[in-house]
Amino acid sequence: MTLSKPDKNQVFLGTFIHSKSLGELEYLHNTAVCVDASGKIVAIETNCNQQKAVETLYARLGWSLDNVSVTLTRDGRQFFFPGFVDTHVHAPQYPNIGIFGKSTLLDWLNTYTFPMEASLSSIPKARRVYTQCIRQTLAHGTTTAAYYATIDVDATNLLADLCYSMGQRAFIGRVCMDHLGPDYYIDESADQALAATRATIEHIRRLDSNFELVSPILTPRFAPACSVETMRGLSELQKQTQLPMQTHISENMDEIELVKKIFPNSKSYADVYDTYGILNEKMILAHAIHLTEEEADLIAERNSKVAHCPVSNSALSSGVARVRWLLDKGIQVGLGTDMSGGYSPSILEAARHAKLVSNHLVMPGGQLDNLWQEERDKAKLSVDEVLYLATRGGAQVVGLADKIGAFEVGMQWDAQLIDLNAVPAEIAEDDFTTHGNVDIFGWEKWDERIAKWVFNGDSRNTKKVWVRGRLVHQQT
Ligand SMILES: Nc1nc2[nH]cnc2c(=O)[nH]1
Ligand SMILES: [Zn+2]
Repeated sequence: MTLSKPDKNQVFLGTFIHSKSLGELEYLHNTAVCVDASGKIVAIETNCNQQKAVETLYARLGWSLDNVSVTLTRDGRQFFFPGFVDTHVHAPQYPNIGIFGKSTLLDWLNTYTFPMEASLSSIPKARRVYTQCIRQTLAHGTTTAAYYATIDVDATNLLADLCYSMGQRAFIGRVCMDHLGPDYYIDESADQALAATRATIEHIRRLDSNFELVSPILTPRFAPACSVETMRGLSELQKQTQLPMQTHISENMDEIELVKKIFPNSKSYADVYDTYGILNEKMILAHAIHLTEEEADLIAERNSKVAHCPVSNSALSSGVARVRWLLDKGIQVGLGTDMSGGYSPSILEAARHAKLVSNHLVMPGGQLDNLWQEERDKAKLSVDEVLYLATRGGAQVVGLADKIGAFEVGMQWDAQLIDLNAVPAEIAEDDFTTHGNVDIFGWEKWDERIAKWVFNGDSRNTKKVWVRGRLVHQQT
């Protein structure tokens, strides 16, 4: 597939749906969104059609007809939606998705994960795996991903190169782990882990000097795998570079016990990160399932963010994160696939799962089943809310809330065109042509169409995907 360069101004016309706030999607019909050649949204006009766009908008923007490309939605079945943000994903684990048996975190890491990650020091293998991971996540509408790579610098740099050339907005983390790992997959020392991290930062600086599309992200794997010197060193490096950081927290009970054993003087798991200077507003914490009240308050105070990974949390039997509780504390939350703890490259799958596991919390036998009815209802997430987490919430988590996650003037055109299957009024018996699982009969209200998409949609519904105005995926 040849990808079109955003060398033209573009107009997108029709139906746009995005999050206005946590609990409310906004539906904009008969709307024009104008995107300049740099990929920035420069005008949004409601009550507009193609003719009106040409007559008024082009004149206002100083655009001429021959230098604008136009994309329209088809009535009732198509809409533009902001690109998804995957706030937590391990690219080298992509070949393992779906392979986890009955394992839980610590044995899963040793059995499946570390061997696969170590094997990606082979550059041809890394190229194959990373290319397919990026293709699949783009095809599922993920326009921004916060990636963990591996300890290998060359393969990590390759992931950055591929995201850049394939057009996915990405944060690339060279993984630091100098403690407790297997002999075949461990950093020799804190100094070596930090030097390797700096090498990747320099590589990405050469690739994309202002980190506009691809940015490094500091990546201590998790407390059990990092020496105190590594965490302190990354804290210093962050002060120098202002880069974001990502790690795991409180995912699994055995992991939490391990952290207690390694750091007997720390008050809690969150306190370990706080003590070594890495719990701050640039930190993305994945999972955050079994946090105590004090830990959640500390995370809120430090303004650290949470990547909620419900598919992974179910697959590895880790537990159910209390998203409403985190949000009520003012913590910003996004969604992560956490491949291959999670079995799916789809943030839509993560959104649907986020909704379902929030129900599990309050079912009989669930963690919060002793609450009053009103509070039980409140703990459940709505369709609008999980779509917020998938877009605007994710944008907040990766520090790009002013750039992506919605359709607003000044933001980037990071978007997907969604197409649902319109069932014809007259169905011929011998003619079963369909694309995807979402059948629209025509009588559904728009919020019902969206609910049907969330629960039955998949990549077949993702017709086109753009990042910074550039077409980075289209169905053939
Ligand atoms: N889900 C998950 N948790 C982790 N904790 C430390 N490393 C990992 C990982 O690769 N995946
Ligand atoms: Zn993870």
